Amino acid sequence: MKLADFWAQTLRRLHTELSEQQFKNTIVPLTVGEEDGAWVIYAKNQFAINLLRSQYAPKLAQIRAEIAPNAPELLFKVGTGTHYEMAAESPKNTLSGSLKTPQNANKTLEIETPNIVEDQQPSPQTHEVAKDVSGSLKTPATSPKRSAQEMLAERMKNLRPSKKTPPSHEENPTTKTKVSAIEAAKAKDDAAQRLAQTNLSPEYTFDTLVEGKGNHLAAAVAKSIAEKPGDSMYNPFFVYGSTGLGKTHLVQAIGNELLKFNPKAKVRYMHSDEYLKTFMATVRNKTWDAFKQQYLHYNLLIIDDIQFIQGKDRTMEEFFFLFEHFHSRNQQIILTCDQLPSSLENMEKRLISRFSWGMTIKLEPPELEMRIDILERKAQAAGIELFEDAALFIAQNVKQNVRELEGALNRVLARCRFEKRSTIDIDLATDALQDIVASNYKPITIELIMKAVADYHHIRMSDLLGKKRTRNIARPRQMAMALAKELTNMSLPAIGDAFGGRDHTTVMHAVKTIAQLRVEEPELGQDYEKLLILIQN
Ligand SMILES: Nc1ncnc2c1ncn2[C@@H]1O[C@H](COP(=O)(O)OP(=O)(O)OP(=O)(O)O)[C@@H](O)[C@H]1O
Repeated sequence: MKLADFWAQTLRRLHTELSEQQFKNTIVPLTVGEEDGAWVIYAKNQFAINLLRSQYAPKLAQIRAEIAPNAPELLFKVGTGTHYEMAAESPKNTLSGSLKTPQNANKTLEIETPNIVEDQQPSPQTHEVAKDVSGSLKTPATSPKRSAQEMLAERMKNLRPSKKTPPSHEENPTTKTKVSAIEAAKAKDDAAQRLAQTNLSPEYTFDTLVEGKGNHLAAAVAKSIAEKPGDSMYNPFFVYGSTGLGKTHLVQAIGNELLKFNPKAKVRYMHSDEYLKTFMATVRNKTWDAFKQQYLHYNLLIIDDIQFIQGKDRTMEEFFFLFEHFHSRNQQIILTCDQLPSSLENMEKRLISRFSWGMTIKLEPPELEMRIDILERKAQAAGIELFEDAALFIAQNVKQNVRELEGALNRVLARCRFEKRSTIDIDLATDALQDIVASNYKPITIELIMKAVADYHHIRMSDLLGKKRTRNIARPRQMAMALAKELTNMSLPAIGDAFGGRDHTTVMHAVKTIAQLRVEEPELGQDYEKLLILIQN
């Protein structure tokens, strides 16, 4: 098969399998060409290449294996090759793909498309919850010794099908018509007033909380608590993790969700600073009754950053009694903290032990997919289209926490608005975040590649340079050589030199072997892709 035919068919496949936006922004700009017997897919910059490798390489490899199993190796490079354009879709759902090349603009290739079927898979979030849940349901429901995780799993099965479904009486048109405009306005005012008393931010909801590996379990527990606060299994709910990972958002979402279904619930969110200040004022003014009145009647009390009461003896003591009061009456208490209870060195021991009575969960930094998801959701909320390669670029450069990610996106959004644009592409993102990129820039050296490969395969770097030819050493060595060829500008002899003075033909052989094995052995192919991403990040 010729490269032109392969690419035309590949475009057709991708057009049916990807979203319109992905196809238009990521695939259409690609060009192809041949170099030293290999087929090369060219993209305009390194980030587009990274995107191809991380998101599309397996699909491209699959298409190649299906339609051109004997085709040469497929490489990704920055550069420009031949651009093949697809003609518009014909009315009978047929793509009359006109393959226009600069040299051969009149050559037209007819391409038929299969019927386009909407992808109706469940959302990844729903799927992941279900997976966790079924994975942990090992004990029959009647067993008295179920773990918290198992009970959570069961609870999850009974969760409302959709957060967006309002209670049926709200949907009932008869009831609705009975509510006069004045009553409705009053109810709205009351609700707004009640919300103000809770101190909750209305935008911190489960709808706006993006879920990923880092917060999946915490979100499941949080939803469960919103449905049934005070359950001893989750009382207290202690959420900890580094700054900016979404602790406040998550715990406030519980309060907002509870109020959505039970507007009369007594909910209060406060930062531990506020608790401290109120307590000090109480001591000064001796207004103990008012203090107790203020706190003790809540169904749900959320205290953020509890670490700040450490070392304050009287506050801790009073908080101990508050805690006992809540816990013994099944009133829900939720605490956030920057560390595990047992690491709180200046916290009273009896408090530390009580913090662990219910459910303690750590929030982890968001993984790449979650960061991309957060960026896309926030850009969409701002009414701006964020191209995939731009999202990947931002997500790869801002990794630590969601607050910084938001900050970076806000800078890009500000530039976008300033330039009166409605879309963010990679060039705009790169330009707006130049300083972040410069501080993250790490050149890819052959040492970096060797270290990554050695760590990945649990061998020593010296093994890669040495003479051992056992398979567990020889394969990683060949892989490191192939990666060096792909990720650096080094010549074959220079790579050979760096690997203990080997000949350039050895490197060439390694590159060819790995290219072939990537097609024949999917596991090795995946290892290679993972290493590519690891090294570039
Ligand atoms: N999973 C998420 N989905 C959407 N937005 C998130 C998520 N996690 C965090 N955010 C957003 O990131 C910002 C910081 O989150 P938040 O204030 O909840 O972090 P935190 O862990 O409480 O930080 P700190 O410990 O510094 O108080 C908020 O604007 C929040 O909405």
